[in-house]
This record gives sequence, C-alpha cells and structure tokens, in this order.
Amino acid sequence: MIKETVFKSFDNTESLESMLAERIARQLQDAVDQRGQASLVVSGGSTPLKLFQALSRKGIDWSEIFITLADERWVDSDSQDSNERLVKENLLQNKAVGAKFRSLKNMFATAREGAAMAAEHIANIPRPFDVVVLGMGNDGHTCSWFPCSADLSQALNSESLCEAVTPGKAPYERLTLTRKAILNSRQIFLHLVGEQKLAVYRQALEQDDVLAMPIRAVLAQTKTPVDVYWSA
Ligand SMILES: O=C(O)[C@H](O)[C@@H](O)[C@H](O)[C@H](O)COP(=O)(O)O
Repeated sequence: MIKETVFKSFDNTESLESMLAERIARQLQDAVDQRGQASLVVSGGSTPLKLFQALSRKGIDWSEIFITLADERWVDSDSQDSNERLVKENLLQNKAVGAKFRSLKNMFATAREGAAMAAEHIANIPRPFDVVVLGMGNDGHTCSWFPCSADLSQALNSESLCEAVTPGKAPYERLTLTRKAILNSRQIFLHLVGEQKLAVYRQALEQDDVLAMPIRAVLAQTKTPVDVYWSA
C-alpha cells in the first residue's frame, strides 16, 4: 500500500476545479516570486478542460511561466484530438494568453523522428518543473505510458526528456515525457473524475506491477510529492 500520496475528495467537479486552479496558481506565482520564472506541465484528454479555463482567469505573472504538455498525440496542431489545441483554446486564454507555451509536436512525420527536436524545444523550461498536472486512463496509463505498448519500458527507463510511443490500443502515435522528466518536479497533481477512475486508482495502489499499471510510476515513489484531486 502507498501511504505518501495526499488524497483530496470533492462532491463535484466545479469545486475541485476551483480549488485545484487556486492551488496551481499559487504555486506558480510563488515560484516566479522566488526564482523569477515558473514551469507548468499539463495533460490532455477530456478531464482538464474546465480546470484550464479556471486557471486561465488567474491573475498571476503568466509572462514568466512556461507551459508544456505531459504528452501529445502526433496529429496536426489544429486537429480536434491535439492536446496542443486543447491547451491553446482553454488555457492560453484570458489572463494566461501571454504564457510561454512550448509544444511537443513539430514538422516531422512521426513522433519517433520528431522526438529529439521536441526534447530540444522544451530543454530550456525551468526544471524541476514547478507543477505537473496528470490524468489517468481507465487502463492505468498516465502521460502516454500505455500498459499495452511495446514502448512502455523505454518511456519509463529513458534518460531523455521525451520518447515516442505507439500506444497499442489507443489511437495515434504519441510523444510523451519520460518518467525521469515527470518525476523531476516540485509537485505533481493527479486529476481524476468519476467512480471508475477512483476504482482504477485504488487498484493501482493495491497491485505492484508498474508495467500493468503505469500510473504506479508516479504513485509508488517518494521523490516527488503527489496530491490526488478526485471528484464524483
Ligand atoms: O493525451 C492524453 O490522452 C493524455 O495526456 C492522457 O494521459 C490522459 O490524461 C488520460 O488518458 C486521461 O484522459 P481523459 O481525461 O480523457 O480521461
């Protein structure tokens, strides 16, 4: 059983989003105040949309804040399935319009070919990352660390910032930050909504195989604080 993780439970998504946005904004502003710059890594998928909108309305020094993605689907940046598009339309808005966004996607045809350039593109983002916001799939993946992928071990064991992943069951080739990159952070938030995600999270705490439940790479470690924000 993993004891270090903080678990915060909310009755509804609105209160979770409002509390988490407030906490992230405070941590980013504290980082700017202390070090002059801050860094935020966010995930795609459907869960963080309203959180991004709430965060975009926070009056913090966005021009000193770097933002990148935990993972990206290798699709055009204007595709409905692009995480970059999600971030641009929901987070880089309102007061956050001047944040320094660094995309993972580039002009290479495949994520495998584009990985080195993507790593270079995000290399100057201040690290440890100040805040990382992760989601989780019902198969226990986070970032693009898919249990069914032949590339999983590489993503978990690589010394690089990012690696290409062919998911197996999910669509599109991906580029993902590696375990090493994600754990080199001051704070990780795991953002979960719904009973099914709660059940998967509990299952991940109980069993001990990171390759079967890659979210364990984040949960079963003590280097980086992880706070779970869950709502019904
Ligand atoms: O690009 C992605 O899909 C992600 O970054 C991924 O890791 C996501 O966080 C989970 O799959 C949860 O996705 P949902 O929020 O859609 O459930």
